Amino acid sequence: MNIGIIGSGSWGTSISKVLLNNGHNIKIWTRDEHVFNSLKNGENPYYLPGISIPKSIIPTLKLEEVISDSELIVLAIPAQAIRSIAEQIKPLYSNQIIVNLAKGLEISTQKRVSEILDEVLKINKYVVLSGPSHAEEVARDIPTSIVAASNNMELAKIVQENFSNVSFRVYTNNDIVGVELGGAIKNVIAISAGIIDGIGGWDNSKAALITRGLAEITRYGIKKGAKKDTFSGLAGLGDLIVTCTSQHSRNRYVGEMIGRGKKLDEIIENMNMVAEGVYTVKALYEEIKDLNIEMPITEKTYEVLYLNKDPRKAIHELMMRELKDEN
Ligand SMILES: NC(=O)C1=CN([C@@H]2O[C@H](COP(=O)(O)OP(=O)(O)OC[C@H]3O[C@@H](n4cnc5c(N)ncnc54)[C@H](O)[C@@H]3O)[C@@H](O)[C@H]2O)C=CC1
Ligand SMILES: O=C(CO)COP(=O)(O)O
Repeated sequence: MNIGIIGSGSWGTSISKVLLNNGHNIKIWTRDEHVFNSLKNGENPYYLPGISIPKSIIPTLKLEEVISDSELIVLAIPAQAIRSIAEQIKPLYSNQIIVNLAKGLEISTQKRVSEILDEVLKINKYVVLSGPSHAEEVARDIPTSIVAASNNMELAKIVQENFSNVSFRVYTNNDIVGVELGGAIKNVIAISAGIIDGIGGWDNSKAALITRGLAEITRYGIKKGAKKDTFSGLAGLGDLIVTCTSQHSRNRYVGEMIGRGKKLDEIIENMNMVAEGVYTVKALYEEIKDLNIEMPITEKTYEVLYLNKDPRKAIHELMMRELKDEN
């Protein structure tokens, strides 16, 4: 297939390698001239240091070049950039399959990526690819399993067949809502897991946080129309585990720095990659109050990040909530 990748950060670059190895023709768009020049030289040290990038992956600074002759378009940009990119590709878009890799909710609307694309592009060929898949490992061909979800199972199967290989195993799923929400909200829980790491690396606390985090992701998801089972799959529990525990996780890292006493602005300023949970937690905070959904870890994470709450006080408050039944 001719595949156009929009976004040449760590995940876009890494998935380009997977797709090239699978025999596809790959063009990748970047807005950054320095990344464009590096890719032409067979590397992307800004986002994937130490990994060689085949020169047959063709970089471009022109968005129209990745759209015009592509049969499939991959979106590998942050969730907050989806609406503006969708507006830009709208005049060029000719009903190709769009595969979204972003994991987040739009701050101002609380919308999922598929809802934004539906609004702007009236898209009917959408697949979201999500699951435990750190770019740094995928780029090194470390065995990874992931989920391709779509309302149209034929499309999910096309993605499964074209993206899978011996080290990249794709399952299909028909629950877009659950797969998108699992991927978006686990980033918030991973920030809180990182806070635990930064404060003391407490194993008991972190295991509880992952488990109760999954409970609140599931609660929110069901209210939004997701299927419960999706959250015990790769795009739910699987991604939550890897993001809460991995040395590669950007979200866990933000939390760890907060736990060590650093300020959010300072942490973000020194990172060149996106930590989606920092934004998704904003989208969720107001909404869960309005909808009356119980998400105490999400709430406390917001208060620590944006209302200057001491993380130890937040943990104390979580522990002192009214005692209740687990289910
Ligand atoms: N890095 C990873 O291991 C994984 C990342 N993801 C998700 O994929 C998405 C992209 O993540 P990464 O590649 O890690 O991010 P990144 O920060 O490494 O790269 C983001 C890319 O998007 C571009 N970009 C940023 N803002 C933009 C804007 N306003 N307009 C146009 N382009 C813009 C950047 O120039 C860069 O090329 C995120 O939603 C992330 O949660 C999902 C799975 C794995
Ligand atoms: O989604 C991811 C792994 O599946 C990447 O998570 P981070 O953005 O926290 O690195």
